[in-house]
Amino acid sequence: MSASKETSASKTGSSPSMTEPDLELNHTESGYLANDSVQNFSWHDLQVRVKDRATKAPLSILTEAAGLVKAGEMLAIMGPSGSGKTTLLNALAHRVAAAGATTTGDICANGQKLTLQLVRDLSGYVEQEDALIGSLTVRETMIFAARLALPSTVSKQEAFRRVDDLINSFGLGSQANTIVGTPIKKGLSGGQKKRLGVSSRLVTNPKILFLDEPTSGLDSALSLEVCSYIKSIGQRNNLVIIASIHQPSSTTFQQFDKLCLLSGGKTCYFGPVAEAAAYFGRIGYPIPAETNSAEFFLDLINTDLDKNGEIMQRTEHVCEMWNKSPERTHLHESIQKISEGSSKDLLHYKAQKPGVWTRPFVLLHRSWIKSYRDIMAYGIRFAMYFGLAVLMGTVFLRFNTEQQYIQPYINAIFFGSAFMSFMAVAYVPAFLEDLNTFKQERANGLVGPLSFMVSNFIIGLPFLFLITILFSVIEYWMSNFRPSGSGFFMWVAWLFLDLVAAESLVVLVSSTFNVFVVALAVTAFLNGLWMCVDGFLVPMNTLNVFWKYVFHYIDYQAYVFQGMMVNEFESRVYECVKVAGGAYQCNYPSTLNAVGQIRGADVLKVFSIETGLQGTWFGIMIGIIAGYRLLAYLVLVLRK
Ligand SMILES: Nc1ncnc2c1ncn2[C@@H]1O[C@H](COP(=O)(O)OP(=O)(O)OP(=O)(O)O)[C@@H](O)[C@H]1O
Repeated sequence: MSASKETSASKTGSSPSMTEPDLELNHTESGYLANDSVQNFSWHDLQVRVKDRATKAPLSILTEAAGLVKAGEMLAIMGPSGSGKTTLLNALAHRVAAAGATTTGDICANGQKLTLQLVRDLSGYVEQEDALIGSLTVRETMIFAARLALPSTVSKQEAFRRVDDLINSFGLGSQANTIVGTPIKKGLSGGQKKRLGVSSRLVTNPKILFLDEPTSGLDSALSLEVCSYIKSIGQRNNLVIIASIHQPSSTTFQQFDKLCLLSGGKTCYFGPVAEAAAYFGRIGYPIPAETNSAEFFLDLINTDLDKNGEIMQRTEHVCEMWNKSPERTHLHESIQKISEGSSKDLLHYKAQKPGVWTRPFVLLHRSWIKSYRDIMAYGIRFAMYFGLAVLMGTVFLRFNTEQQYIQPYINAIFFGSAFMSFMAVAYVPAFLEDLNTFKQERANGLVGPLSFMVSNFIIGLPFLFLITILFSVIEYWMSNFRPSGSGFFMWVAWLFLDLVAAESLVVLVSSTFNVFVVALAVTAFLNGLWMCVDGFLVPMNTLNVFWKYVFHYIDYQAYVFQGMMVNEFESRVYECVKVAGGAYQCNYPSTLNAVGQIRGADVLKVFSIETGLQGTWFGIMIGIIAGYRLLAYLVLVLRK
């Protein structure tokens, strides 16, 4: 279906049947997607237990679940809110089913028990909120997904062919060069984003596709459209498709082959959608004429709507009837038969993957495009640092070597470096967006923490260097810091290391606390702390021992402050004020006071800053940066 068709459907709110997508229009040669490995996917005795939040006692949130989906079939996991849909979907995909949950039971493909690695190799998982990168176009999103997943044996032409093929299959041909959309620049509609999310997983060639509420946030026409595309491609390629779904319209519901109906973690029905109405009629709950069957099933067991215990009783009855039903017995027999049969061996199945170096390069390329296109990543920071440079250059304007400028010079060094570090918080949202994409790609077995961390570090360097140059060219010369090439380049080096360290801190904090407001607050707090103990507000010889020995020596801002101070003061001489009688009034004690001057090196002594240690400080800065990055990497490794 074309974009215009989608838009008009959603605008007019026309009935789903009127907007039935004409999938034949999009028929493409996606033969490479064809699944001839997984013949069926089944599970039985599946239990998920948690520690009850309130009572701390063990609690089953999924009980004795069993199911069987054959290749080419599409299963809907349905149930009222809190019934365990996501728990079941996650358990089947070998993901953490719920916080702190223990999962037991067998999950098999072709009757063979699956390992985590096998599930990752065989399946793709489309999250409810797919982490698409807003500044990439549809085609770029697909190409990067393909490059992250396809082995080098697939030629570039073939990869592009597959990408274009899937774009067309999902009716996104006319949006191929449209960006996904950022908060500043609008791109795809909600339905198009969902379709892109699904097709970017399909390009990785999964045999089993899990979808968490693929229609959430869409109206009924768009929901039908998304499900129809998925069904069409699944049927054509013999894929196993399992989706959790919330209140589908009747036509969307009819797209599914099988239904798994849950309530309170218990199964109320598992079987063909086409036979569900007859089953419920048989156990005493016939569907009234002209009723949306999906809605009827949900209302039947929705204990949230219970006023007098009636629905609870009914739900218990439905579950009981299911447990006694011949359909359930038949399901268990079928699962048993498959495990005893001689299906295709999957134990030695291994997905072909790209070479070791391909993934970091692909990530680097993708981050590069994002960095220069996405104003949120670096654009806003460029503008902010430019503004700060002009502000500082005009406030700390044209200083000279008269002694009244010594303190303002020191203030400019402190404020410039500390404020620049502080403003690195502007990177938090862009990093969290990348982290979200990483988490989903990692869960799909596409990217590891090392590739992510290395590419993130490398891609930041040229932008941070440009920011440093932009700020320094304006501020250094307007304020009239030590006017020499070497002075300028040393300043640039310190500021660059300062920004790299500040950004590394953002990476560490945001990797640890994935919530925007928390990451922002913690980074701001830490930078405030580093400012307090860097040796400017309280000179090192005055700073109390706790702050000095616990924090000062690991404070990256302290080394930047000292490095810039030495750069400015070590070789400069300042003039005292001449007073009556030919004497001088000097603000800083110095061996040159007698001749009306102050040696810059003597100013450094007031702050207990030693000279000749710049090399060591450079080394420590690099160590701090490496430490932040290494810790961030470890956080990601531990957070499997
Ligand atoms: N530690 C816990 N203690 C008590 N209940 C828990 C705990 N962890 C999960 N649950 C419950 O397990 C149930 C299953 O949650 P799940 O997210 O799978 O439901 P869902 O059907 O996907 O809901 P929704 O449609 O609202 O997303 C919920 O009722 C949830 O409150």
